[in-house]
Amino acid sequence: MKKLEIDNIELNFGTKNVLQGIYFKAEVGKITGILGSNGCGKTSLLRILFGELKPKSKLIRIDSKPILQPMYSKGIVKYLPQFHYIPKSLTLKNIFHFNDVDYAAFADLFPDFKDKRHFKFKQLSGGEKRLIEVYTTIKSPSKILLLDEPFSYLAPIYSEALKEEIARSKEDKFIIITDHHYKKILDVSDQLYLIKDGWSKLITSNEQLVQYNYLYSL
Ligand SMILES: Nc1ncnc2c1ncn2[C@@H]1O[C@H](COP(=O)(O)OP(=O)(O)OP(=O)(O)O)[C@@H](O)[C@H]1O
Repeated sequence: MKKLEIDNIELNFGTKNVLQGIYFKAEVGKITGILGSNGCGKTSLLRILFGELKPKSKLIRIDSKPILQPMYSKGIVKYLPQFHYIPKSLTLKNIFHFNDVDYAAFADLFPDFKDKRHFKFKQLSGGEKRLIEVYTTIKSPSKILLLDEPFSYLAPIYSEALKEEIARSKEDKFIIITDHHYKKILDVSDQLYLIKDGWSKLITSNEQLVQYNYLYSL
């Protein structure tokens, strides 16, 4: 698998057209960033890719071959939603085990967690929960990672470390990432799209983000 494309999307909620002119391409070894204002449809786009949201029309292709089954049913994709999704009573040890991720390597990188292996997920703070969710997603063996706001709730030291880990994980994966911490998205992305008025625009210079009214200034 080298190339993932999505286009021909038409998504409406009632009479509201959310997405209509989307095309984007993600490639193995590259991080694809998606920016856009609140409510423009970034989460919807990730959910369509994952397969849990069904738009009126869509075309998803991997290496030019249409994907007709929801991608989650193929076991090749991992989706990090905006909200906490890990069952509250699971211990960190089990969360890492179920995701096939090494806890010791995690605790080396984040020493605050050295003695928390037996903690339950519900015993963590909001930011600590997010750290666990993001880390186990990006280190999972899945080939396609869809990351919705991985940097929310995180103190700078954690989000910077995660940004590095995301960049390190891209080698053999498709990574599609969206976040309102746009500077981190600019830093980590190899290619960037902006969603505006239901359309996607390939961004080739940061000035375009001002021209398209995503930013007031650089
Ligand atoms: N289940 C739903 N029913 C009705 N409208 C919805 C539903 N889900 C999303 N929407 C609407 O679709 C639009 C796109 O929502 P979406 O969550 O994809 O935006 P977003 O770009 O991820 O926003 P944010 O950055 O604020 O998280 C919004 O106007 C939202 O109100």
